Amino acid sequence: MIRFHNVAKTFRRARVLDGIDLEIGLGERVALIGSNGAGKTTLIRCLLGEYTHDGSVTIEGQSPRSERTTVLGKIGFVPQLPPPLRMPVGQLIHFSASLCRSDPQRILDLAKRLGLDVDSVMSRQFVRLSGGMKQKLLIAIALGRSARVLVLDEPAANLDPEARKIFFELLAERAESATMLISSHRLNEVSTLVNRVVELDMGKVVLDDRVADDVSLTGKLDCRISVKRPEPAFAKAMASWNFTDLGDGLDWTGKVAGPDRLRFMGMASRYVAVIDHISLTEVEG
Ligand SMILES: Nc1ncnc2c1ncn2[C@@H]1O[C@H](COP(=O)(O)OP(=O)(O)OP(=O)(O)O)[C@@H](O)[C@H]1O
Repeated sequence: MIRFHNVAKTFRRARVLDGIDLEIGLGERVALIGSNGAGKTTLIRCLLGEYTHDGSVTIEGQSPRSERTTVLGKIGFVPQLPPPLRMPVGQLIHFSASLCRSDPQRILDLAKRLGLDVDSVMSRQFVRLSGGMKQKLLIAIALGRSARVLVLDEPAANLDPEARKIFFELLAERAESATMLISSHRLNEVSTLVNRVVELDMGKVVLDDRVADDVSLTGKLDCRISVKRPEPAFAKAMASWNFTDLGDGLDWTGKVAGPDRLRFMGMASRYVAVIDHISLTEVEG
């Protein structure tokens, strides 16, 4: 499906990618991880045909540089940094839909599912949206087409927990039909979404592991959490995860999306000194 063969990229004299060999098959969901500057975005840009490089990159045997239009027609892409587009949102949706011959309504529906009130921002310039709003719209545009490959560069970084939950559901709906490459600095952000982990370090693949694929992308966990004393910062964190206060800020309940469990535990670990009890029970999925 996707093949990188001995790919190397040099900017001025800096070797940013160094002999990358990777084959990614249909239905694989790959986490591309690595610290800042490891080469993740550069590898993605090579896959999108944006950079010249040594070695070869192909998608279903076609080169993204020499057969750009055909290859890009197969890819849904969410960039790490939103482009500074002045185009109004409505126009952007119609333009994107016409480029990939999809239905603008599909993009609108996805944006709404992600919690973006599209109707109220249709005439606003894209560049004037908040970071989270831009991310939701870019995800809706990437998923609002029948792409066989989804390339997501830090896609959930700006999303609130509710939108992340929906985003995981949307990915789950595509898990059977699309090959995914999801880049992130932190494995725990994406580990539950993927069935393979590739780590880059200084432009080389330093780890390539298949991982267990038994976390449901649509599953939810019922969570109860009790604290020894009310703590405003903890209450604020709970509210941001849409948890309900069952009494005086001491007992909280809410739902956590299955793939978000590590992120939730990471948040909870900040309050370990005040937490008395925590339970997470799988309820559906
Ligand atoms: N257009 C460019 N010109 C010169 N150097 C570049 C360019 N793009 C990337 N680099 C350099 O290439 C290296 C890899 O960058 P890249 O953006 O691929 O890393 P990354 O793994 O995506 O990092 P991050 O997690 O911070 O996004 C960095 O040292 C960066 O400074």
